[in-house]
Amino acid sequence: MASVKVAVRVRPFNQREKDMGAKLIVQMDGKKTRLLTVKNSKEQNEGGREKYKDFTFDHSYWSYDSDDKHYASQEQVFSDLGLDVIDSAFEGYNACVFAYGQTGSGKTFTMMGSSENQGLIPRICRQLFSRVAAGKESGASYRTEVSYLEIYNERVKDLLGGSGGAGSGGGSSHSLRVREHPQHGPYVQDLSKHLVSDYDDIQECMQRGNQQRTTASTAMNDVSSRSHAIFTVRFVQASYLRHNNMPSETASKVHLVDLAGSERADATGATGQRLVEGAHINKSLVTLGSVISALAECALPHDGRTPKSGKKVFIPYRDSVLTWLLKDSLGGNSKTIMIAAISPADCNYGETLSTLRYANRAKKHHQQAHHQRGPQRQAHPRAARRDRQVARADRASHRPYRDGARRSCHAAA
Ligand SMILES: Nc1ncnc2c1ncn2[C@@H]1O[C@H](COP(=O)(O)OP(=O)(O)OP(=O)(O)O)[C@@H](O)[C@H]1O
Repeated sequence: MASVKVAVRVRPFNQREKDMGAKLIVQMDGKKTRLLTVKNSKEQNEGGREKYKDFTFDHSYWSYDSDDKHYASQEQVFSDLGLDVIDSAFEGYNACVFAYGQTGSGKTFTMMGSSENQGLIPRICRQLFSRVAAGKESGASYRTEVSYLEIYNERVKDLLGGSGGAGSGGGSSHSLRVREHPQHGPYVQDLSKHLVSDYDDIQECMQRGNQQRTTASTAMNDVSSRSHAIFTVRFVQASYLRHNNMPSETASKVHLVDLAGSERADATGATGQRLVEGAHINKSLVTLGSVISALAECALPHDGRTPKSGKKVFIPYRDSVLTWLLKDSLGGNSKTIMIAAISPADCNYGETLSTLRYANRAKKHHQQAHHQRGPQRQAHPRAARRDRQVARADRASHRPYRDGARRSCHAAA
């Protein structure tokens, strides 16, 4: 992977957390996020004396209190992360932005936001079209298409397929097939693509798609997204090269992903259908983590297969529909941005720690990718062992059916 940025964002207390008198256990200072260890947590039970855990990311966004002078607004998140995505698209690179975190931690708020407080997706789209307008004035021409799909229980639904857009054929069920094109890689057969010419067009697609998403009320969130949603913007720009007046065309693809919550069954009080959903959600999130971690082992990111040691690294893209469809923007020259959304409350300590560890793994990938361009470095065997331990802990913390003894907001409420 050529470039990965990892950010973490903490939201305000929700009503449930306030009602139960939750304590604030997250602190941020610059790029650093500190998680205070909670009494009765595994670390304390095992006799560890650690009072906190520190993590450093590209950005640590403090959105706990809107009156605080350090409050990170939607605008700030966009200017740090969204503008990068637009630059990449105009340079012809693919990009992928995804929000990861437990249910109710603020993923949808960060990615989509509300009509008064728009998130990254609408802001990126708006900015894209203002750059297009400027480019048109200097003679370039553009073609922008969007598609919007949802992955629910490993099945794909076209969120824009219902009301007859161009090429619409998906209908409203989760029945689309994922196939592989010999040159262009994985794609969804019969997914509708919609030509958009301005921000209003794209907004209409977003709104229509959002209404089709599968949500449910869980103990952690009244309107919980139970699926992964991928909003894809395909962007082609055509212009004439200045020095020889030859026509040139660049194509890029931006995937904007709102992941389903990384919840565990014990934390959300899930049974029946919710439990099945949870198992699928967890499997694909674990696979996403494994893909990112496997990419980290590759010494040559441009082919994504040859590690430093010379032995082939298997990247398990195919293990979930999510990673399979994001393949073209999780490796190669693409730009990937991960936003880890966390709760500020002590009752969510376990989930928050697991989210921060997950984000930390992606960050290691990022650091390695940069090292690869510079002088060769040998990984210290102890560091490699520690990485494997963290990866194991990470996988364990995402098992859906654990009989967790940890206190959760739900259990305590
Ligand atoms: N940074 C923030 N500032 C203010 N409110 C926020 C923030 N982040 C989240 N919230 C609020 O918290 C609630 C839950 O957020 P959201 O729906 O984005 O969670 P989610 O992680 O997408 O959950 P799920 O995975 O269940 O869909 C919402 O009411 C949202 O408005």
